[in-house]
Amino acid sequence: MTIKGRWRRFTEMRRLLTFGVILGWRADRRRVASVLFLQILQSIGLGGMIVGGHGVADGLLGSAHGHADIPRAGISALVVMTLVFVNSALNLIGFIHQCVLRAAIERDAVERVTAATARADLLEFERPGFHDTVRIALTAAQIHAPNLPFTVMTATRTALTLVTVVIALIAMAWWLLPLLLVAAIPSIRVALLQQRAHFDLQRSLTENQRTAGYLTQLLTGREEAKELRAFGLGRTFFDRLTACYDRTLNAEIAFRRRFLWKEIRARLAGHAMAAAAVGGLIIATASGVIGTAAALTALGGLLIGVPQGITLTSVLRASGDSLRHLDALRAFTAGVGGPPPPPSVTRRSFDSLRARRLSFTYPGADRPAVDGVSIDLRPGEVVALVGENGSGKTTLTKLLTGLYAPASGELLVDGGPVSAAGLRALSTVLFQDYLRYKLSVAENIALGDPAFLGDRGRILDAARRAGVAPIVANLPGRYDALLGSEFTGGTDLSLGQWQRVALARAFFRQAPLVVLDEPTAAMDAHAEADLFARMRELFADRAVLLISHRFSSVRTADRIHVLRRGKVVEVGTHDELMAADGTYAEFFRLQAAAYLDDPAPQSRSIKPV
Ligand SMILES: Nc1ncnc2c1ncn2[C@@H]1O[C@H](COP(=O)(O)OP(=O)(O)OP(=O)(O)O)[C@@H](O)[C@H]1O
Repeated sequence: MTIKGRWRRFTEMRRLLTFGVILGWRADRRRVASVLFLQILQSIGLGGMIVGGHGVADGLLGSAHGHADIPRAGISALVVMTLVFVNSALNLIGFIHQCVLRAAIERDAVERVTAATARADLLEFERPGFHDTVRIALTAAQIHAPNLPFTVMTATRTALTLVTVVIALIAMAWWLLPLLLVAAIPSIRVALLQQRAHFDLQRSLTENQRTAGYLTQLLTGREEAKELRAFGLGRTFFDRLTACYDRTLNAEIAFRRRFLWKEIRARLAGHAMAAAAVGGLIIATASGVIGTAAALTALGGLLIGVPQGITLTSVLRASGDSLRHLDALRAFTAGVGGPPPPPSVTRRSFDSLRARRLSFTYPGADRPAVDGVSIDLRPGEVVALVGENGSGKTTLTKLLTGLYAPASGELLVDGGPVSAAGLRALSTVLFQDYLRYKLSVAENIALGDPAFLGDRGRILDAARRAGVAPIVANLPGRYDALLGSEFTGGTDLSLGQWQRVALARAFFRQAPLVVLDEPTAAMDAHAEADLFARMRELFADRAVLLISHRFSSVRTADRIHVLRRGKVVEVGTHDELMAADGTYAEFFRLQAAAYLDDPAPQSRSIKPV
């Protein structure tokens, strides 16, 4: 490596170490200072032990007066023993501080990663590389950052110990030093080589590890348990999980093998130098260049110094890996203050939302999911989207609510351009695959607008409108009932009941644009009929965008847009579209026939699956 390259690596290491220290400092600065202070005290204690050891050797060998000085040896031994005890006590206190610091750093670092993830663009979640980055940053936050104090402290203690040994050696036999420094070089080189290679290996295995995490969730999750049993999938996923772990294990074994011989050679070279140093010491003592007591103390220093040197290279090897993880953490969380503020509804009304020639393509897809769509939404109107599976309905709603940015086209509110955040702040959505929060009923509803989490009156009102009140009446704890039976005291709802709770969440958010994606898919006939009968009353002065495969639900809409392969192919009222006798009319008749005694008319466009 060139000098420039070495310098760059050095500055990179320094920058990352600073970042590590900042993480610790932010988490608990007093504890960081205490731990550092304790390390310094321990190193001073070690210096005292070497001096005391010299005193013991001197006293026993009688180097000063020609005869043994037992009181001196005894007092020195007492000093050494006291220092050993004090150092072990300081070590224990330091360890306790470090354990607490570890938990505090993990909390801070995980907060940084989750905040950065929460702020990420929704589209990022469609990219596998983003999930790899999050995984690496999380590993850094949960393992490498919390271990950093231990790594830094071990490195500091080892380095300080080495400095102490070096000082002692300078006093006893200075010429040993160059020998020992040269001895350390091969091991340090191999350690540096290994640290970068190991991080690269881990990065290449990240997707495999994410797959292992997913399979573990399938094998252990509550929601997955029934299907695994019904289809007898336990063995299949178990074998796949084993295969994932085998891949990781084999890669790790191959990596370790690759470096084993390099490391043994480096250690052999280092130990040969250390042996040469001991030989030199014996020769120097025999030829009277140094005294026996000084030689014994230098030997003691060597015995302490060599293992410390080995520890330092191990720390270097492990810390390099950690530092690269921390680099990924730093890059991912750079400039992120905290989680995004909730997009509270800032606008209670609008006159028109117009989308013009909107297009959007998912990353990696070869055709647009939405292709040149124009649509108008106005308060007091219900606009419906229909179309076969995959025709782009859900994607279009994500563009209209600011969750995805269109690749082209424009979105105008009251004639002016509107930002993604602006769209989010004026809309409420009931997704087709809404979330079932393992929280209380009240929270499940109020999460529609977290700024009003404790607003009971509003919760009750949204629950009543969505038909949740009769469900809650039968729950222990009523609105405080915990949903999700994997938690203590938790209970569960049927799918249709969950959908009403999700609908209540959409109601709770008092936004002027309401998007309902298959809002009654799991509801019984009564609940569905009731919702559509009351739709206009429930959303009197709001604009409603409704997606439904049930044509009976959309026939009363003010306008119906029929989508096919991302394009709007028909627009009109139910009567207009029936009169046009196109795709809509065909779909409608097909469904209606299922409720009549007549056989279904032949479909022109739907192919059997
Ligand atoms: N995350 C994604 N990445 C890549 N392609 C996607 C993604 N989500 C959807 N698509 C594709 O985009 C197209 C439109 O999907 P979209 O979910 O908008 O359809 P939809 O009309 O809502 O379908 P459905 O009636 O089944 O809910 C489909 O071809 C689908 O395969």
